[in-house]
Amino acid sequence: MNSANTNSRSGLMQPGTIAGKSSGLPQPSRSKSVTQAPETRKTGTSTTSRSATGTTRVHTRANSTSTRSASTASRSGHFSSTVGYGARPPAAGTVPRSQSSLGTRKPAGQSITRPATSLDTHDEEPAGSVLGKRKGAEWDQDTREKTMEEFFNAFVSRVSQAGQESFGLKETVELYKTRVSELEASRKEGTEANLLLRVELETMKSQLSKADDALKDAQRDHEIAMDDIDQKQRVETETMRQENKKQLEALKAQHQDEVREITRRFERELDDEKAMRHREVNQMTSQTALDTQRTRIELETKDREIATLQGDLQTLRNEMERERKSNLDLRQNLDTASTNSVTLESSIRALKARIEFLESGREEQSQAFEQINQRMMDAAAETEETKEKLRKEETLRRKLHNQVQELKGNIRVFCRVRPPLKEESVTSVAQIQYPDESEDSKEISIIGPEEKSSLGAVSRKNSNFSYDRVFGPSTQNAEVFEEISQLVQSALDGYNVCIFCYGQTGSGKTHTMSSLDGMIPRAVHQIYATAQQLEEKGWTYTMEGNFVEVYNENLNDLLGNADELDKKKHEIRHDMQRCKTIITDITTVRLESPEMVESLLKRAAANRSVAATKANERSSRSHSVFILKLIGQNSVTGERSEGTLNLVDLAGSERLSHSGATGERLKETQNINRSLSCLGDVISALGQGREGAHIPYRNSKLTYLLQFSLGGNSKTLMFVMVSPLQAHLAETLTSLKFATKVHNTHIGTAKRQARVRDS
Ligand SMILES: Nc1ncnc2c1ncn2[C@@H]1O[C@H](COP(=O)(O)OP(=O)(O)OP(=O)(O)O)[C@@H](O)[C@H]1O
Repeated sequence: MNSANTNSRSGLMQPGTIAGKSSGLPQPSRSKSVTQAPETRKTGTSTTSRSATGTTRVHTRANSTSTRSASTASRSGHFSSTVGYGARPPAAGTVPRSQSSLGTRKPAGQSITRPATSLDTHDEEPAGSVLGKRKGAEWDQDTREKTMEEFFNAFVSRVSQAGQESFGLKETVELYKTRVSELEASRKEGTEANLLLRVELETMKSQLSKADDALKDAQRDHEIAMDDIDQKQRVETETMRQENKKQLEALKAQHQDEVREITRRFERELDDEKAMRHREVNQMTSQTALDTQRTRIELETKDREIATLQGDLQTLRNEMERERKSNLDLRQNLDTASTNSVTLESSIRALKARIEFLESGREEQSQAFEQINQRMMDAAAETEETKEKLRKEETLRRKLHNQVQELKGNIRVFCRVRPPLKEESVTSVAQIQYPDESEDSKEISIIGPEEKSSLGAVSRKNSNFSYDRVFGPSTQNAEVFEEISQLVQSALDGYNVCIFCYGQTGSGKTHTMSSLDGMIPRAVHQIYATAQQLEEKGWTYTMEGNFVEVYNENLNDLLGNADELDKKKHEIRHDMQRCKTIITDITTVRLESPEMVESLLKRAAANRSVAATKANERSSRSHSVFILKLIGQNSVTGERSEGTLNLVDLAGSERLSHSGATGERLKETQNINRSLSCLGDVISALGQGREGAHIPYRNSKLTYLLQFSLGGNSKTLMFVMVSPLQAHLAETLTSLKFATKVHNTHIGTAKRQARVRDS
């Protein structure tokens, strides 16, 4: 059964099996079924029409064969497809190829006769076969049986042959099967390898695609990064451009500010310069006018002056006589000394010649030498004696001078009345009289305004004052200076001297003190002239100047920077041991020549005008102090002197009630009044002369500054300046009363009694 099944599956029949079966089967039906099958396949329709029964059987067989053939075909198809896939069976020459139902090829030179199968087309069927005959014209039963017999025999032989062939084929099939299984295995391996390779390929592909993706990502990242960098750079460039632009604009603005500032400064300086020049022109104009006026007044007063001078001349003559006598004595001494000196020199020369001549005689020589030596020593002693005498004379002169000054009083008061100015009408001038004008010129009378009594009587109140000297309106600065020149000499001699100008605004203080021919320039000129004369007597002087201002109880440096006025703080310090005053941060100018004082005065005036808010206001509202330190050194005697000359131009003394001041002006006025009142208090305290008594120097900046120049061994002179105007009468009287108070003060050894007469 198995082999039958296998054959049935393969479509091939074992020879034995087929023979056995053939014996059991009726031959006609067997022949029918065998012969019918190809026909059915070829001409199915025509067979059916010949016999219905036979047709049905044939159909069954045909179907069964068809099933087998289909199965074989399916197997052969599978084989063919398996072998055909790549692993071909051994060459046709060595292994006989099995004849499949689908085989259409006939291997060339094949030795085994191929069995006829139901599926064969029988192309090589002999011409004399039954089938060939069927196509023939004659057809009978016997022939037919015979033919069938033959055919059957042939068939049997063929079947046996086919059985043999089948065996060979079976082996071949087995071989093929083994081969097929090998091929199958190798195919499986190949497939697996292929699969692996495919997997690998897929992996590689996926890796490649990943790498591709990664590359793309990297490229994208790179592009993004590049874009970012580009963006950043653009932003940075933009920021830098903006910053640069800002900086440029700032620099431009700064530059413009600077240019504006410089322009402003230049304009300011130009304005200042213009103002200064304008002031100078005005000053020069007024100076010229003054000079003209002065010349006229000078001419008018010439005769009067001559008369006064004649009197003075007489006094001077007497003094001169005394001086001449002492000078004569000194000259005689000097002449004697000079003569002696000349004689000695000629003697020395003669003796030198004689020494040479007398070289041989040793004794005479030594005697002569001794004589000469003696003479020389005598002459030197005599010269020294003369010099000593001269020095003593100078010391004596200083002592006498000081005594004279002391006798005159260590505090003196001069009164000066200025002339009416051009613009002031004659009617506005007050009545002022000078009772002793032709004698001592020490008195002044102020005739008050007309007053009506209750009874209707008209009267005038006269106020009389007496001082050390009264100068009328015609007096010039030169004449005033003559009176104070001896005080300047005291400063050179080592005393502290203080000269004040007191009076209301416009009364002539600045004119007296600081004008170009005022007391300050004159004092400096005199000091230079005297210092030069004293050089012969061994004195050398150095002069240092400060110019300060006391404004609203603040100290300002008038020789310093104008911008620092009222801003920079200066302190006053006293060296109580050496009686010296030091001002911190002050400009000290060494006066090398008398001409320098002019530039100093101009500098101070310019500084004051910068600080002024209205013309002339500053000088009226502050006290100015010109401090001249005179340090003398005598190289012969070793003497040393240190004197200070203080020239003070006080602020306007008008009373608060009269000034009607408010605000800043009120403060200024209060400060001025307070400091002037302090000055009065200090002088008054000094006048009481009590040893160790408290002197209120500290109550004001001015008195504190002048502490060592007020009182003690110092000499003080106060000018009370008077305006000639009727409108200023009340202030004039107040000033004169204050001056009287000062005049009545006794400082030092001299004591005087001033007279104040009211009528
Ligand atoms: N003796 C004089 N001879 C001629 N002119 C004078 C005399 N005294 C003063 N003057 C003139 O009077 C005017 C006022 O004088 P000055 O400025 O000296 O007064 P002052 O008291 O210093 O005023 P202030 O307190 O305002 O500084 C000036 O024009 C000045 O030239």
